[in-house]
Amino acid sequence: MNREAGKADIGVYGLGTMGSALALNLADNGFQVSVANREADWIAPFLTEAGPLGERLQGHEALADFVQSLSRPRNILFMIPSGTPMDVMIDTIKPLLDEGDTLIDGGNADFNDTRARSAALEGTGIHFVGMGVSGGEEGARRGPSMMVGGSTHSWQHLRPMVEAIAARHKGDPCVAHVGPDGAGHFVKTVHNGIEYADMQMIAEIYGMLRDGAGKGADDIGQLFAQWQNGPLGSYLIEVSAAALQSVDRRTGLPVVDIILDQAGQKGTGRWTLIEALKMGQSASAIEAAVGARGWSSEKSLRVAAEPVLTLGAVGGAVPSNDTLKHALLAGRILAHAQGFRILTAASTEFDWSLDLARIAEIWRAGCIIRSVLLDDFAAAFRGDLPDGHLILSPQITQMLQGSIPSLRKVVAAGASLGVALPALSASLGWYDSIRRARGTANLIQAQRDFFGAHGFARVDDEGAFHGDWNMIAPAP
Ligand SMILES: NC(=O)C1=CN([C@@H]2O[C@H](COP(=O)(O)OP(=O)(O)OC[C@H]3O[C@@H](n4cnc5c(N)ncnc54)[C@H](OP(=O)(O)O)[C@@H]3O)[C@@H](O)[C@H]2O)C=CC1
Ligand SMILES: O=C(CO)[C@H](O)[C@H](O)COP(=O)(O)O
Repeated sequence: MNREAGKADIGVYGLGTMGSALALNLADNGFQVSVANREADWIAPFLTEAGPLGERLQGHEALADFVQSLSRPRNILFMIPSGTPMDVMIDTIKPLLDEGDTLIDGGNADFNDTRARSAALEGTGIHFVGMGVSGGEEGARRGPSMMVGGSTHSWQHLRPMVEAIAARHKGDPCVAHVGPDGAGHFVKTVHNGIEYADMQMIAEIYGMLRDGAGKGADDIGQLFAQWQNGPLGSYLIEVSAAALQSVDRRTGLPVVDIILDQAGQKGTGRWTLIEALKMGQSASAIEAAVGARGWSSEKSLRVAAEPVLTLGAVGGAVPSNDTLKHALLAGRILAHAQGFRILTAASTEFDWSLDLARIAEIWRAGCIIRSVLLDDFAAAFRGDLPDGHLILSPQITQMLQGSIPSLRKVVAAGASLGVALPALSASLGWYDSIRRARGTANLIQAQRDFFGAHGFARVDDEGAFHGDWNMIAPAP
């Protein structure tokens, strides 16, 4: 990289959890980094805590000084909340920039906003990058997975830095220029949608073991830890196992037992779903996961309902640990397949030419959904995939053949025992829908034509038809 003398390679604005960690990661990899923050008081403590890395860091309280400290063309990474704060920052910093400079939004932004921001900056000479960053604080500090959307110009300048700080899978940096404008944020949004589904399905298996089998958190955590060494090996199983085995110092109880059962959400799961639905895609496992977080927040309703809605279980046995493991594997495969279908649809809709194999590859390390399965998915996409459908890859169908029977047993047991398994059930429902060459939508079309004259297509002729609905029962 050609850096102007005395200037920094990149500016990081926003010294919260993610911004601080990324700034340190960049400095650790030999880059000169300028930092700034809305509350300037945070800058000095950050530089002090950086220790020896402080030599490669410079802090600036005034935005103009921060901008002036950067080598041109400038790269400025924002790690701030999405939405209005980003718009305000763009408006404020724009007059201080020169042609060729790049603004990078590394937060979890709605890709529609990213597209709008890119379009608004078009013709100004200033480039806008929407970059999805995954891996949480530890990932940001030691190696995140990054999904970059924006111009080739920006990618050329950013590439050496993001490749240096990214997580690596067998030496391959987990970062890619996935497409223009909002592509990076869209891919990160779908990553989070899959994350929601995976987290929910793990929680459902936990529910089966806790509420169906009466097992304690520590036992379940130990079981999950065993699953880590197999096809379920993943960051989310690892953290779930560790969380379940952690003990609250105040009470001596498992930490999970003292946590209120109301899940938060900041929007990415919901956005995945909204965009999927807009494109006519099924994302049933993700929808169930978003819905489950919503229902979890209705605590008072659930407390009131428990003594009233007593028709819960009709009996039955909790399936074996092995069956639960394979059910989770099937659910995970199906949720990923849904996520990749959304990416395929978006690629067509927005003309992005998304490289699904590369996306699977950059999710193999650093990000929250990293798992051994992603290596299989990447290989499947690199191989001979019928029409790009992950679920039809011979390797994946073989895995499903071994695990779908377990998913059926677990979903059936959940229904019988009264244990809620919305995401696992939804993934099975999707599997059973798409594996039928002739589904039941013929009756939906009949109903639509019957009451609304909407017409239908025939299996034996071309064109649009109306039914001869000649069996209307006489009014009573
Ligand atoms: N935490 C995570 O695991 C991940 C977070 N993200 C995304 O990264 C972004 C940052 O998240 P995170 O670091 O966790 O958040 P934090 O809350 O830790 O930090 C937020 C930062 O944004 C600044 N900020 C807040 N409001 C404004 C504003 N109106 N104008 C300018 N700056 C503002 C804060 O400055 P001040 O100190 O002055 O308040 C602070 O520097 C978010 O978009 C988040 O969705 C992405 C991946 C993972
Ligand atoms: O992007 C992330 C991980 O990939 C963030 O941790 C994000 O906050 C997770 O979403 P939510 O807060 O809605 O659970």
